Amino acid sequence: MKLRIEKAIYGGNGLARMTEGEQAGKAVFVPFALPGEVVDAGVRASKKGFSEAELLSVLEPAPERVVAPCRHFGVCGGCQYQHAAYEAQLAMKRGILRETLERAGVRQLPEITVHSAASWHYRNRIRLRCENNRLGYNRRGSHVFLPIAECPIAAPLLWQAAQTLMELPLEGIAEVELFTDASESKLQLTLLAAKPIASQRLARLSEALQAKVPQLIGASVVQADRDQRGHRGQPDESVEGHVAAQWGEPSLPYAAAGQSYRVQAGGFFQVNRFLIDTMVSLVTADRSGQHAWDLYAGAGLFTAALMPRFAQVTAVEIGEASFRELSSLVTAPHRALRATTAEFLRRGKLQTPDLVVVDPPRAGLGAEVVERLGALQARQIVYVSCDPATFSRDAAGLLQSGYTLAELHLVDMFPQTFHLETVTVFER
Ligand SMILES: C[S@@+](CC[C@H](N)C(=O)[O-])C[C@H]1O[C@@H](n2cnc3c(N)ncnc32)[C@H](O)[C@@H]1O
Repeated sequence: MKLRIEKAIYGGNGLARMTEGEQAGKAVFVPFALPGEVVDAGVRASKKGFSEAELLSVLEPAPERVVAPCRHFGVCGGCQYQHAAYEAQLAMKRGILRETLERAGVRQLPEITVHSAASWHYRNRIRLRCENNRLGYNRRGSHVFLPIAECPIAAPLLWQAAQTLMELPLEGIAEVELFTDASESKLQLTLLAAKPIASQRLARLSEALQAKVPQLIGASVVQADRDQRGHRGQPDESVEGHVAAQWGEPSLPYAAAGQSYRVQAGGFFQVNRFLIDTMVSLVTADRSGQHAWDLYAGAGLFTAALMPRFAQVTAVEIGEASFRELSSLVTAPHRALRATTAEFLRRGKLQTPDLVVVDPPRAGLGAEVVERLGALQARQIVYVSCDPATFSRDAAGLLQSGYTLAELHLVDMFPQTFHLETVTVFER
């Protein structure tokens, strides 16, 4: 079927409409197709309001089309945009953000400011599956294992370590996570195993890896406390669970935005090593005052930058590994609380802060938190989001409660993928 692609939509597809037959006008989602292109596509699944197609060939390519550099592109579930020049990727994301906000009823948007950096080798963390001593990702749209031979969005040290690991015995290991600092001077290894791994075996494996990759400073075996696989493949996932065995350093020192952080195995840290400083400076800007809240604080990336600027910072985080790091970083009169944001906001006698920073996971804030923040009337809310749909829903709620949207930044934390990160300033 011949289709003309109208626009890019969230998730990596191009949207076209059927032109002939009973279904004329029906939306068709085509992967790896760019706005303006004419393509030959075959319908793979027909749903009530739309069809999903596979790209068969590009009949009229867009000028922005490029040859994808990675040999796994199109088969691997990780990247969706390698076929588009980087400027075109940014333009698609900007359009998708604007449209998602407008659909949620958020209009009169300020200019969307785009922040980007190097679009390859940017990831400081990769999580790989392990099967038959091979490491890989999921095949696109499935949980089927895809062994890989390269990953050009990962920091080179991570891939070097992955290759070395494959030369070592990996039986019983289900997943491997590799995490490095911005300058690739240190490396942390986390193993997720189906069955417990003895400390001696972890030590042998770590020492063999360290012999070839001397940047390795620590390794852990993490056993999930509950099934955390619902978000597998999402770029900001963290491995929550308990550390069952440990070798070397328990956490990785990470210098960012003029601060020094320690990130434990399983703790969350922003993934794009080239844009973390930008992100922190968008959140802090020239803000200062008496009291700031950092909700969904993680290991304290924003908390550390806010502490010198506010008389008191209250940081709230629920994850165990992240909270451990957060509480070691927070010194009096600032405070770190282990609670969900909703639990914290339900507490009575909360004094309205000057600034609220929120950086929730993909699910966004949700109705209760939006309502409580709306009632709070803080002067500014800075909302860091990794999901335009839940962000747009929450933004509509905040605007209804009397906030205005003062700044809208698109920070391209995940080049070559459809993922879209924003930093938005709401004001009273
Ligand atoms: C996207 S990360 C942001 C972390 C931090 N702001 C940063 O930039 O490094 C979201 C964090 O929220 C935590 N979290 C998830 N649900 C939460 C909740 N309901 N209340 C508080 N924290 C939550 C997660 O453990 C994770 O550390």
